[in-house]
Amino acid sequence: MKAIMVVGTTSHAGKSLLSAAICRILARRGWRVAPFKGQNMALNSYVTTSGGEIGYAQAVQAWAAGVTPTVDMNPILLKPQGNMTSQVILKGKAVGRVSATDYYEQYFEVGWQAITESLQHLAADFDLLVCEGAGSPAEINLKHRDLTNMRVAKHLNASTLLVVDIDRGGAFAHVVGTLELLEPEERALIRGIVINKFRGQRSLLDSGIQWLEERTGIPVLGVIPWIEEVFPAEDSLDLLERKSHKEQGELEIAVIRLPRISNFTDFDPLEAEPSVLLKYVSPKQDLGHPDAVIIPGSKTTIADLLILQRTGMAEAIQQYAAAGGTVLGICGGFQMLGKFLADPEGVEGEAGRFKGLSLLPIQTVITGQKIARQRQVVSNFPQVGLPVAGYEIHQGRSRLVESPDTAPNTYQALFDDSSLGLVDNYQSVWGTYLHGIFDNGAWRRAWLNRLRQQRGLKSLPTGVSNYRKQREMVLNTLAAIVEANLDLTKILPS
Ligand SMILES: NC(=O)CC[C@H](N)C(=O)O
Repeated sequence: MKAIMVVGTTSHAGKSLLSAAICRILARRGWRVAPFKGQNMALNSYVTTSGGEIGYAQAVQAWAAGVTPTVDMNPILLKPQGNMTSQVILKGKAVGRVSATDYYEQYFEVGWQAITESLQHLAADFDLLVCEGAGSPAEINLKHRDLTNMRVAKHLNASTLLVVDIDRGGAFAHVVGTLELLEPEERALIRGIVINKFRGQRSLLDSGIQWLEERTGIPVLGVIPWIEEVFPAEDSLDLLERKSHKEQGELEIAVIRLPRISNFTDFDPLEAEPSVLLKYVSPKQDLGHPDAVIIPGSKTTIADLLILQRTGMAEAIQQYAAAGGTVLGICGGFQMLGKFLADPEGVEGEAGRFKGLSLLPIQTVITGQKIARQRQVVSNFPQVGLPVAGYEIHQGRSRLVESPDTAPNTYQALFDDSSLGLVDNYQSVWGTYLHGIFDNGAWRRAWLNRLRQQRGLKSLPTGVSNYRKQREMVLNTLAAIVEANLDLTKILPS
């Protein structure tokens, strides 16, 4: 099958965004194109219509290609769980937890089989694949176990682009060094170099480009200017570097930056709200006085909860809630808001039963069985009757704790399916299992308007579309910038 491959000289060279842009450009030109990443490591994931879990970046790339995300687009997803272990998601299903050292032994063969099978499936439905590599293709110590980069490129005989991030410096050395370390047959697949994240004066780069082309014999097919972060960082490391572009907003919303924060793509629609200043607050930082506090999802809920307790952040959140502050939890965060959390089999880490923040009357048991599915529900809060779509990804099962304070008048189900979330009767503390909840435009605005009311601010219009539409605009802008600065003709298969 015809394929283009995008590899980077380093992580964060911009492979995901470039692949998304290429998907959109080629889809517009009439190609039946799909994204592919053999193996991804990320805590931001998405659930396909068939209930399979894949990296969120591949879902975004599929949307860019104008197609529905499927598990074949990312057959292996590794979700880091701490202590050098990861949960392995194979063809959309969680199949176990493995240490970095055992991964090769246990999963290399199965992994490659899954990759080749997925490629076969994709070949039946698409004309062209835009494949993304992972990290660098030249990690000498890891190459023999690399399932994602040049092994896939060779398998597909893919025209390969080598992307380098010039913003961090050392771009020439990165390109020359990477090419030097590839095997001759791998190097032969590299058909173009892309200089990414360029913010200097273009004329000053020309002599460097000329040198690079002469030295490597490979053309520089594009210089992509610095694009303000339009999409979520792939992993939580990026969050450390992430700065808000806004100085202030009418509403300030604090997201607790848990060490194993997962699915923080949930908050992109809030970040895209012009009137909202979204801040990621580490457990060691001061909570401040935001209009709402969000505890996000976590891959290791209990371990992250214990960190909130150890740092004093748990108490700060409890005090904030006691003073009437709005607190909400999504998935792992929802579980933390409950009275107890137990992981009897040590699925996520140390086995045991622990006290939660006791802000909602639930208790959670983490089980070996993962629920991953898309959902369509109808809201009871903050407004009755709004359709809400989202997806669940969790191993915990939560239920109400029987006690006097769980009398029906002290809480309310958030949606028509009561297992998906609760809100307390002051309507200030709520939690849900639904990821992607803020994508729902009308629902999001209804909730923001509650916060605005509390601050005496005028309501925002609620007749807004789903965040998907906004994402489409972002993808179009991205594709337009890349198209204007990248010559694809040299790598497009005929
Ligand atoms: N996505 C999440 O936040 C998952 C929460 C928790 N780790 C669970 O599996 O139940």
